[in-house]
Amino acid sequence: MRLFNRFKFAFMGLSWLMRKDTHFIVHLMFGVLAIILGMVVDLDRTGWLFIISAVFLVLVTEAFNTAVEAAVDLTTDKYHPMAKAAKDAGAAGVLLAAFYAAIIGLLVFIPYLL
Ligand SMILES: Nc1ncnc2c1ncn2[C@@H]1O[C@H](COP(=O)(O)OP(=O)(O)OP(=O)(O)O)[C@@H](O)[C@H]1O
Repeated sequence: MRLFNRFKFAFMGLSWLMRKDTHFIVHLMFGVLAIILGMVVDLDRTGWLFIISAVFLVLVTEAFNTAVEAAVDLTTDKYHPMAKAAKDAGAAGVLLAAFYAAIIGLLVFIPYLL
């Protein structure tokens, strides 16, 4: 039952992200595009491993960033340097994941597209 609840709450979180978090939806759309492109060019196994890992890494970091933002907003609605540090660090995590995904996308797809 506890295991079932953990899944239930996790899916509620996923549903919330897909309804309310525009950034998550944009990342999800880029991920779906990358997967469609992978099917079009018929990626090999290694290509799929990197592309799917990059897509999930971006989605996971965005989910945690949204969680950090929500927790910070719950703690204070006033300016606080630690609130800024927490939110900026969360945003940096997403940025790093997005850079990683862009580099992987270029390295994997360019040889197929040339
Ligand atoms: N309470 C706060 N104290 C200090 N700085 C804050 C605070 N809230 C937000 N900031 C600063 O403003 C930036 C943007 O915060 P905001 O809450 O608008 O998040 P966001 O990245 O625009 O995400 P979203 O659009 O999903 O709300 C933060 O990265 C941080 O630098």
